[in-house]
Amino acid sequence: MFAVEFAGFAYAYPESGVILNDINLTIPRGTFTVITGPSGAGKTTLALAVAGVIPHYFGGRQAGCVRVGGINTADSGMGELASQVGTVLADYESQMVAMTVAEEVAFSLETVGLSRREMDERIDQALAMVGLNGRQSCPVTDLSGGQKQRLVIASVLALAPDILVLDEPASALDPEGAAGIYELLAALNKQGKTIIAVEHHLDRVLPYADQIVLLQDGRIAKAGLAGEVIRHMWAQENLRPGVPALWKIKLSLEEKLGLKLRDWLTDEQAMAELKSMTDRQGGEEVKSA
Ligand SMILES: Nc1ncnc2c1ncn2[C@@H]1O[C@H](COP(=O)(O)OP(=O)(O)OP(=O)(O)O)[C@@H](O)[C@H]1O
Repeated sequence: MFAVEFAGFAYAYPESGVILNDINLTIPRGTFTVITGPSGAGKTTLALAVAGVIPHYFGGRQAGCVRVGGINTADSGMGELASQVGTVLADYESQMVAMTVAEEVAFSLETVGLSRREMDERIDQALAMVGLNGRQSCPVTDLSGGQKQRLVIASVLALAPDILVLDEPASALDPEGAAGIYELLAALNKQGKTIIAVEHHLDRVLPYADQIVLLQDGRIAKAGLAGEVIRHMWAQENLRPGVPALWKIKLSLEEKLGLKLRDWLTDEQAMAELKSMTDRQGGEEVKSA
């Protein structure tokens, strides 16, 4: 069974035209999927459809279906879905409601009906998973942006969902904080969680993404491995700005020098390949001298 399955899905908000159309997409369990695309393409709307917020909270009109953990989102309640999928909104601070770190996580557990001891255990576990253990009594206002984002993720993890959906989880963070959030998500993915992240900075997710889904004007323009999707973006003038910096260099070198380079996912891979090329060239020059 897939973690998430979109079949012929289309959606319009109550006061809008069709925002998503002809969405057919499968997200296998335990994978890391990135949803990308230009502003207004429908990324957030797609994430909200996985979370069940669409159609339950927004209403609107839909065709086709979205199944999450085998459950048709349109037929199930938000409570049932919450055990399958945890959602971190783009404006994650709006999800924070409590004074202290422990209270914040406790709040999301309130409807679960646990004893005080079980609750404390779950809080400690969730905080440990995001690297905030020992901060239980810390006021939420004392946390940095990155720590607040981790706390919201902990609150969601406390409900033990298999799937996490995050909308631009690093948008409010500095580069170091952004890298830290994606390292955390990659670690959770390694532990078996299915991760679905909306992200327009593809540089941040290249090392981790199993599948990139490119949305354009409410439709899936391309879905697949990073290399396939990025090459598709490179081929279209209006999508080129979204190509990660590393790949702009790689694809320019390939075009200008007629080279065929590997699909770089990290700076280190790029450095290693370029170094081995220059070493080889240096060796040939020495030989011919
Ligand atoms: N509540 C709403 N009611 C009506 N239209 C909406 C609503 N929310 C979003 N839209 C419209 O749906 C379209 C897709 O918006 P969405 O936020 O999903 O795109 P996005 O790709 O996430 O954009 P961005 O990168 O700018 O966040 C936009 O045209 C937007 O104006």
